[in-house]
Amino acid sequence: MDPTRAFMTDVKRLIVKVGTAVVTRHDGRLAVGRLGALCEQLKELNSHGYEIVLVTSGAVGLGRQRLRYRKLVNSSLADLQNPPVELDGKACAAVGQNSLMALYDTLFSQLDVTSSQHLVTDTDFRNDSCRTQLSETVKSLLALKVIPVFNENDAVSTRRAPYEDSSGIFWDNDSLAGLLATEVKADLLVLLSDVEGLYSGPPSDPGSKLIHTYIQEKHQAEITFGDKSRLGRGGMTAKVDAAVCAASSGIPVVITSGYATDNIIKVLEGKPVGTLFHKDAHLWTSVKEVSAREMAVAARECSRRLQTIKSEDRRKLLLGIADALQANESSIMAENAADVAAAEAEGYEKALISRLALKPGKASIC
Ligand SMILES: Nc1ncnc2c1ncn2[C@@H]1O[C@H](COP(=O)(O)OP(=O)(O)O)[C@@H](O)[C@H]1O
Ligand SMILES: N[C@@H](CCC(=O)OP(=O)(O)O)C(=O)O
Repeated sequence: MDPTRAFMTDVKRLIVKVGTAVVTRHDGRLAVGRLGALCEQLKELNSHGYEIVLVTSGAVGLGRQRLRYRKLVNSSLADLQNPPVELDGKACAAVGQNSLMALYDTLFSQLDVTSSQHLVTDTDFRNDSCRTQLSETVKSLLALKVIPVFNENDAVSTRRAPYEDSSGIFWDNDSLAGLLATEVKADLLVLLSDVEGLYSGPPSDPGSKLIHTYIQEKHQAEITFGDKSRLGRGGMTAKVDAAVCAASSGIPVVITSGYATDNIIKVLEGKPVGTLFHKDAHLWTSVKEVSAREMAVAARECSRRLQTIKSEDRRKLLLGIADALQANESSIMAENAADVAAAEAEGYEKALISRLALKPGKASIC
């Protein structure tokens, strides 16, 4: 288990969002194998007592593929020589949602899982009583071990284009998933796409590196974004916005690939897959990123601060943790050890404990 992901053992309620890039293949058809693996993982988690809400994209992409195909088989040669008419996204969504839910229903039924369908728009979240009703319904379904499946109701949504409407409550399924996570007080949000996680630059650039833990202060200005996938709506920028927003309200988020057959399970096991967004992330970094000089300064400052802790037991415990952190090269240390050591003793204590997933009284380190 990655020490920064030790909190995963406490996760019970999670939101999983799959993007169009996962749901559809390159030819626009349903990615049946990937959705099968997704449903199998959700089944396993469901039977182990996890409460899961699924947010799925893909209706527009699938509908577009279905309508194009129908046009092709019904067209004369003359029609085909004309430039293709752009298909209306709302019509595509209405057609595609059918196929999408039919597949989820088949897969979940085969796995003895009951699912429900929820198509929502901004309006459902604007009205307080609708909003309350929506989360109450979801909570009742979760108590019955049902997996609610959400998508935006594109066919009736009046928004012109993502990000154009500043009065929007959500803009795409990434922000919808973030919104639902706060509404139902989820413990974790997992955003699945066609890349391993957030990279320092477009994933196709050889120099781009996967970011293990997103630290706003460090990464916000550094990261560059490339194109989104063929059919995705908001692209990686939308995922990062949604993840930062959810993390700041206390819900950890992992962006990872929905192409692997077991990534959700790995995330919940605390394996270091994808990119983690966590409200305490600015306190973390790898020891390797901190120079020896900084470590020495940090260690001195750290000991000084720890002396101010009144309780002898707690002081001993924290000194033990600090020693272990310095001795163990692979441990996770503060984002900027010097800064953290200079923080208030109480804050440092919290950071150390959460980093090592040690709860007071549960520690075995000293
Ligand atoms: N810095 C970046 N890190 C990771 N992915 C990025 C980055 N910049 C652009 N992308 C692109 O974002 C895409 C995923 O976003 P999107 O197309 O919205 O997917 P989805 O349909 O799964 O929601 C990837 O295909 C990837 O190429
Ligand atoms: N509601 C749309 C998905 C919109 C969306 O957010 O797409 P994506 O960026 O691929 O998650 C659909 O079902 O096609």
